[in-house]
Amino acid sequence: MYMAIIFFFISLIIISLLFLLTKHRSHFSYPNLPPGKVGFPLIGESLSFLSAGRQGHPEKFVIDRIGRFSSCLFKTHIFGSPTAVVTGASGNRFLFTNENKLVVSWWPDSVNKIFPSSTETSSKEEAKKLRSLLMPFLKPEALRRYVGVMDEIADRHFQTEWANKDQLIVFPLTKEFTFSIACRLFLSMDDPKRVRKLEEPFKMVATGVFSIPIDLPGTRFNRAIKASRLLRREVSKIVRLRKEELKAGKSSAKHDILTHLLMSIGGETKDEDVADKIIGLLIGGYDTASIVCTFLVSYLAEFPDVYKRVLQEQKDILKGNEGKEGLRWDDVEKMRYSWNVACEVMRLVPPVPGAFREAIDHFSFNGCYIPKGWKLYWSAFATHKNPDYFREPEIFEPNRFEGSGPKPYTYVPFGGGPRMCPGREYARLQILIFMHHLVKRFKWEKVFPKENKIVIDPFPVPANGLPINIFPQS
Ligand code: HEM
Repeated sequence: MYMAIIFFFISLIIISLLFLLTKHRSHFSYPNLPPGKVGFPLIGESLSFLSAGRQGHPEKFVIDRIGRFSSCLFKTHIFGSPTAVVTGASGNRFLFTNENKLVVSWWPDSVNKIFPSSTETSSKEEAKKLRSLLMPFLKPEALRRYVGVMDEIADRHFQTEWANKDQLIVFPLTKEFTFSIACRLFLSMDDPKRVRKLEEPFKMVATGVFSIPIDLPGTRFNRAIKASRLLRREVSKIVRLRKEELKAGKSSAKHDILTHLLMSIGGETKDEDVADKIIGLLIGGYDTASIVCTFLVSYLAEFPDVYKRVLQEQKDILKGNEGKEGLRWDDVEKMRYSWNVACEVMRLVPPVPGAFREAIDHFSFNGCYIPKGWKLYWSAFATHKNPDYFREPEIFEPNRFEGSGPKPYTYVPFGGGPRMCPGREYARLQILIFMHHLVKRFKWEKVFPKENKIVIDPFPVPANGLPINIFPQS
């Protein structure tokens, strides 16, 4: 009897494995696919992909394979899907210009489970709708209005969190900075206690996004799902309150982005749907800009000459501003060298290392066949480290951005085409305002000068959060 049960289970396991193997092979049974390896069923090459990121070199996964297969396009199997990785300017151009024609945006299932709303923004109509609703808030006329608020928050932030300290860890602080600005501009939320309370679930969501999707108590993935539910509840409460204020005539369109959204989409939209849109925005801008601010602190510590030039530019702006309170839009427009420095930081450490698309039809690219349903991945890291586009790509050199700057599709920190980041100008503004306050007040050095380890988790962050010794500017 026991033998029969054991035999039954062994047969079941063998049949399941054979089924998985056949299914895995069937993904790759088409003629003329790109070169590449596909790994084991289910796992594919996901572990190599993730481990290259965890070791701080996500481009290694891509660059090693480009070398091995002598092709700028290769096949692999990651996050449970057959995937073609495209690289270089021609690959980026192909994906960005064929959005909604041959490909659409795609996220791994883990992301969609944590954020059911992200499936909405993946659809063509939802993404278009969100973009058109956001544009009035993110266009230059609106951004001009934010300079004063961002300047005021930066002033307060550096005063309370950085001044009078000898040593601090940069990354948590830059996150607090960008999150405070977003809470104020998107939700009119100013009370630091409430902001911190809302930030906690955001942290959990961010760390669970690309974790192994095992939904068991205690896993990162499970914590992220719970945190996203909590977020939805909290933001929905704020939405409800704002709807009531609007009904009572207590809010105007200029109040914040939430009010603007409510006035644009009408009061009938469910609170949860509005909350999802706001959360999508907060997520988009949460880690990204703070990563740039963090690595700016790191590179400015390593390159004193660059720091001096940035400081000089900011001092000149202050000189021209005598007698006036705070920064203005025109001042930010003058921060050309500072922005070149930020661009070089985003070249070496693109906050979004790359992103996925899904083929909505079968097509040929670079002489290879891409079947319908396959995923495609473009890599900012690999493009930015390509010596054909950037001479000595490992060297930090902000002057690369002088004049007309890099060639089209070779510099893609904000992506490209119809899904290009709608928050890029907003991000530019807060990064430059951060730099202004930082250099005008402080000098600093890294606690571990040789420690440059980056971990992709799921965004690139300094392994130890970047501890620094800090001194007031003389
Ligand atoms: C330095 C800062 C930032 C970087 C490097 C960045 C990068 C990116 C990239 C690469 C994409 C496109 C992903 C793809 O092709 O699938 C994207 C999309 C997006 N970003 Fe950003 N982002 C930044 C800041 C922001 C901010 C501050 C916001 C919000 C105010 C924001 C909101 C969004 C949204 C909503 C999308 C999705 C657009 C769509 O799907 O059509 N981002 N971002």
